[in-house]
Amino acid sequence: MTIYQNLIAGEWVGAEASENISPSNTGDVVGLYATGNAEDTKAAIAAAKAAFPAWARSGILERHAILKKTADEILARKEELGKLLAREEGKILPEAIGEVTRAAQIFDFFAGEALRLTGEIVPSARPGITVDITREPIGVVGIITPWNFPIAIPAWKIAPALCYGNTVVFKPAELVPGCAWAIVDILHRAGLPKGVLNLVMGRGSVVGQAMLDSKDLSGITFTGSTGTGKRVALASIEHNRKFQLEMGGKNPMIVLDDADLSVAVEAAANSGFFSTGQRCTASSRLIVTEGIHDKFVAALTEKLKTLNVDDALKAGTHIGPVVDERQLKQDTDYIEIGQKEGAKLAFGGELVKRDTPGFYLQPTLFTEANNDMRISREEIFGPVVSVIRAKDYDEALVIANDTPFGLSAGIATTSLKYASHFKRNSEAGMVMVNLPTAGVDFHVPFGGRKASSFGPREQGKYAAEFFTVVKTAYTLP
Ligand SMILES: NC(=O)C1=CN([C@@H]2O[C@H](COP(=O)(O)OP(=O)(O)OC[C@H]3O[C@@H](n4cnc5c(N)ncnc54)[C@H](OP(=O)(O)O)[C@@H]3O)[C@@H](O)[C@H]2O)C=CC1
Ligand SMILES: O=C(O)CCC(=O)C(=O)O
Repeated sequence: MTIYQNLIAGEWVGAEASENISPSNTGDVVGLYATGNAEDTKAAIAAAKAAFPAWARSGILERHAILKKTADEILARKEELGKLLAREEGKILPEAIGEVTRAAQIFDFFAGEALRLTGEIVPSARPGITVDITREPIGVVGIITPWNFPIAIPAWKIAPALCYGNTVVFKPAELVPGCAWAIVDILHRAGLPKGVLNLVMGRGSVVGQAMLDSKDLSGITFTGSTGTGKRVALASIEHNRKFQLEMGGKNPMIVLDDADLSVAVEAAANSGFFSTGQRCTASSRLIVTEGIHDKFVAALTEKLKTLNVDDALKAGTHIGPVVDERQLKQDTDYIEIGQKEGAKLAFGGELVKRDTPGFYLQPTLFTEANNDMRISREEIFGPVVSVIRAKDYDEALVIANDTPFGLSAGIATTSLKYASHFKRNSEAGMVMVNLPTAGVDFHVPFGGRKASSFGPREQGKYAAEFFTVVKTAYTLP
């Protein structure tokens, strides 16, 4: 089998490799992908450092052209790349094609942003002097991404980094190197100068740690677990570098008595179970008021009966496999914890056998949960959801905000009064009314509060905040 190699200083390198295995079928080897080491990481950082001065000065038309060409190729190959994504991560094919399309839209958006770079000229407080305020790239940016959005998250970090003139060392999650390799290959062929974008696949504890330990990264943007996020933060403070973290969530969705039942059920099923619940924006806490509680639970349970858990590539599958054995164990451990804590297992909870050997788990619904249980406080990151009863909207709001996290929050209601109040009083970075808590647009800010996020928002024009630094220059002509 050919080895998909790392890209360092414009050369494809690396003889050590590991297998990329499909979670839908552990007998299906997606490919052999290079596993880099600390020396490779240092070489990649040195290459990015050497390439930085020229790329920082590069013209906006060059950046625009490369990003646009990348967007066009990703879009033209969305079926093929979607299949690769579904195969390596386990997201069902329509969701995977949707994610690839989103990646293309992100590159297209930042191709446009390259043409919209601006600054300000303002009068000084001292007559005769002018002040210009401009944004400059920060330098070499380290990008560390998780496995659950193998193409969209790399896209929303790489595209703005390059757009604003930074050079990049990119380390994707070890479980999903296929999509990462594909977009780096596309960007490389689109004409990026040597060293501007470097790919080092390999283990987090080796490649990722070497990035954290480097003195030559000016910034690290990270998405993943809270534990690794903290390591990124501590190492970045040590090295005096900028950092941006997107971490976990325990996103609430409130369902009020006045909700349209079918809207609430669709939103809850999508929020909790689509993408196998493996989204940091997934909702695993459904906070339901008394008057609709029993109807809602009955309707959601009926809905869950209709969802097929199977191979991600199979037509008719609604929920693909869990990403790997370790995550499956985390999910089943929490199912056991929920039962021991006294929540009622209302649906699912069992592993499922299919034609192919994969990590299949039933969508799992707990009822009679309370907000103090571990299943209500800790991120499970699987298709496991709890229903918590609330007396009324006021109590539901208190429960929704009573969490260490603050990424996304939803409400199902037909009341403008409650919807408006929730939008203002939710302690989450993103609020959804009558919509799933997950599934965001590509051109508006993304990010949370409390333990979910740190640093400036990602995506849209707000991305400039992390990937640039402001300069204020005074001139006496
Ligand atoms: N907010 C989100 O979107 C996500 C949240 N999670 C949460 O995290 C849990 C664990 O998932 P997991 O994949 O282990 O998350 P991690 O935080 O370990 O992985 C995220 C990224 O960090 C890398 N990494 C791991 N260790 C280090 C290190 N010491 N230094 C630098 N980089 C490192 C990983 O590499 P490698 O893949 O090689 O380990 C990966 O690229 C999930 O169950 C879920 O709760 C997970 C994914 C996304
Ligand atoms: O919900 C989405 O569309 C994005 C979710 C996400 O970025 C994540 O789970 O890491």
